[in-house]
This record gives sequence, C-alpha cells and structure tokens, in this order.
Amino acid sequence: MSLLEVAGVSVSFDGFKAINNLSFEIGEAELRAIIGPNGAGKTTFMDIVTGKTRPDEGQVLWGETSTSLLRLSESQIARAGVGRKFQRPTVFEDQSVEDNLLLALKKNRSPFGVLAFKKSTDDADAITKLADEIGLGDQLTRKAGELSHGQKQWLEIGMLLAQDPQLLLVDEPAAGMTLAEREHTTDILKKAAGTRAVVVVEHDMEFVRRLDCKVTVLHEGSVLAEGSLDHVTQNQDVIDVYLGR
Ligand SMILES: Nc1ncnc2c1ncn2[C@@H]1O[C@H](COP(=O)(O)OP(=O)(O)OP(=O)(O)O)[C@@H](O)[C@H]1O
Repeated sequence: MSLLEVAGVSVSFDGFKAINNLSFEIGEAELRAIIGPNGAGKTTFMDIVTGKTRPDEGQVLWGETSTSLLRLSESQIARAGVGRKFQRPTVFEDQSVEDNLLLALKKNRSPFGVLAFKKSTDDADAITKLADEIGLGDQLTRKAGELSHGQKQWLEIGMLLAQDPQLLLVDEPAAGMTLAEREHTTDILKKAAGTRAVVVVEHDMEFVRRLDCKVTVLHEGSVLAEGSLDHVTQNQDVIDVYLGR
C-alpha cells in the first residue's frame, strides 16, 4: 500500500514548468532515493509535499484514507506525519544534545511544551533510545554547537524522529560529510526506514548505492526512470541527461 501518491502534479514558475505531470508513489515503510540533474524538480517536489508550494494541477494523496495534502497547511501536514530535514543542520547550538532531543519530544505534544521544560521518566527513556539510534548516546551532555557537522546532522535527524513522522524527507544528507560519517548516516536512514517511509534526495551516487534502495530519477519535473540503482544507471536516457555529463 502506498503512503504517499503524487498524481499528475504540475507547477510553473513564471511560465517555466518546474514540475511537469509528475506521478509516483512511496510505500509505507520504504527507503527511496531521488536523484536527477540540477533543476530537475527534486526540491520543488519536497516543497509541494510539505505544503510550501501549491501545484497548479494534480493530486497529492496521503495515508490509508487518501487525504489530499493540498487542502492542508504546512503545519497540518507536519502534524499529519510528514517531517523534513533541510540540507543545513538547524539544531539549538547552545543547548545540550539531550535538551535538543527533549525540546523535539515536547514539541510533539503541546504548543506550550517548550515552556514547560521538564523531563519525565518516559522522556528520559525516549531520549536514550533516540540518542542510541543516531549514535550520540555518549554525547548527551555536550552542547550541540560543539558537535561535528555530521553529528549535528544526526542530531537533527534524531529531533525529527522524536516527532515520529510516517514520512521523512531528507535533502542531501551526505553533503560535507566524511566517509565514516556518510556510512553512519546510511545506517541511521536505513534503520529509520524500517518503521516509516524515508525519502532521500542525494547527488552522491556512492551514498545512494550504499542506501541500497529503489531509486527515482527526475528530469525536467517528471520521472525519467525508476528501479534499482543498477537498473536506472543502465538506462540510456539517464546516462544522457545525468550520468554522462
Ligand atoms: N520559487 C521559484 N521561482 C522560480 N523558479 C523556481 C522556484 N523554485 C524552483 N524554481 C525553478 O524550478 C526548477 C526546479 O528547481 P528545483 O530546485 O526543484 O530543482 P532540484 O532538482 O532540486 O535542483 P538541485 O539539484 O540543483 O537542488 C529550477 O529551474 C528552478 O530554477
């Protein structure tokens, strides 16, 4: 069953079709990589799913009930279970790793959670579990600002996981990371995709290979090819517009 269905979606900016009759589906607990040349529409696709950009045509359907996301505001979409990780990490640098995770957990529950900054036993357990999941179990008391770039990215992924999204959209997670950091990021994303859908937009083909998942290639706002990485990288159209450049 699909969790997200994008059907016949188009959007133009000043007459230029950034997304052109785009259709594809994401399953409930799957890891999907989206690749494609610059300007292919990858960011615009994420903007549409999260409600930041409204398409001119088409449908974006969500969950078992096929709810139209186009009728929901950005915050309603986030509450419905769509999380988004932008390229640059946005953690609270002056707060500890633990407090960053706590803030993210509290945010999930009430708009005043950030004010009532108190940790319950359940929170402590959840923080330990999240920190282990992102490999920062031994960094809980460190200030987020002292972490490496990679660790900050993992912390932000942990903060998004604290919201328990059903779909996590991740924009170029490998950018600026060392090889070891990229490998650890692969592990985090693969594990996260065991219980939710994770969609990764990425240019780094080695990273995509390590994700070992279905790949959707976008070009000029449409799906050019879809399948395993080996399948799409042998596609002549993909070679012509993306890989061969
Ligand atoms: N708000 C906007 N106004 C005008 N044009 C836009 C806007 N947003 C995107 N575009 C254009 O739409 C096209 C698709 O852009 P998009 O950022 O979605 O591509 P992308 O696949 O994410 O590219 P990259 O790999 O470079 O991030 C580009 O030509 C871009 O210039």
